[in-house]
Amino acid sequence: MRIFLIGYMGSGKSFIGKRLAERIEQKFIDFDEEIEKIENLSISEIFQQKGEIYFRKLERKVLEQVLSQEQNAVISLGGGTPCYGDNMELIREANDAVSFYLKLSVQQLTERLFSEKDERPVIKHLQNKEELEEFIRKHLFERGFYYNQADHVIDCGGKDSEELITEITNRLR
Ligand SMILES: Nc1ncnc2c1ncn2[C@@H]1O[C@H](COP(=O)(O)OP(=O)(O)OP(=O)(O)O)[C@@H](O)[C@H]1O
Ligand SMILES: O=C(O)C1=C[C@@H](O)[C@@H](O)[C@H](O)C1
Ligand SMILES: [Mg+2]
Repeated sequence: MRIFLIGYMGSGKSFIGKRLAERIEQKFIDFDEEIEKIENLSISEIFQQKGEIYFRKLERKVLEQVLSQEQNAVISLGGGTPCYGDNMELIREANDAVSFYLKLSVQQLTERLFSEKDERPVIKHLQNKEELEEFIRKHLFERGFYYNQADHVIDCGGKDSEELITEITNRLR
């Protein structure tokens, strides 16, 4: 089975995905890491040197590759992956696949991302916590349309990785 983790930046896709994959003894694929390997550049450098459109095309290519080549894996998508082109349709229609939206509130995401925003090109220009929160509020409103198409919505607020892995594995049964 292909298990897709989707959600906003900072929702824990990479952090939970890696631990979930270890727990259920499946391969782990992180989209951002795959893209960094292909380009031999960090995500920030790709945005800076090649632009966001180039990055989104690469993301789509990785999605097509993963869907055609990986039958069993935990797959952490990029925060924007489901929100471009018909990516979310591909994910929803994939055979033997299940998707989980790792959901956090605007406030929870703001707290988490404030200390980590410089590694994330989409939010690194925001000056302070208030601006970050305002940006996330609008952005999440737009992206929620896609994220909410996941098969399962997991409320991640205040839960550690153990609790979240238990919740996800219970839903897989
Ligand atoms: N359940 C949790 N409890 C506490 N902290 C968490 C939890 N899940 C993730 N974190 C922390 O939140 C931060 C963001 O997590 P992570 O990098 O996995 O997000 P992401 O969804 O992969 O974001 P991006 O889309 O930008 O790659 C990390 O510092 C991580 O350690
Ligand atoms: O939400 C987004 O648009 C992004 C999220 C990250 O996972 C990276 O894919 C990149 O920083 C863009
Ligand atoms: Mg990540």
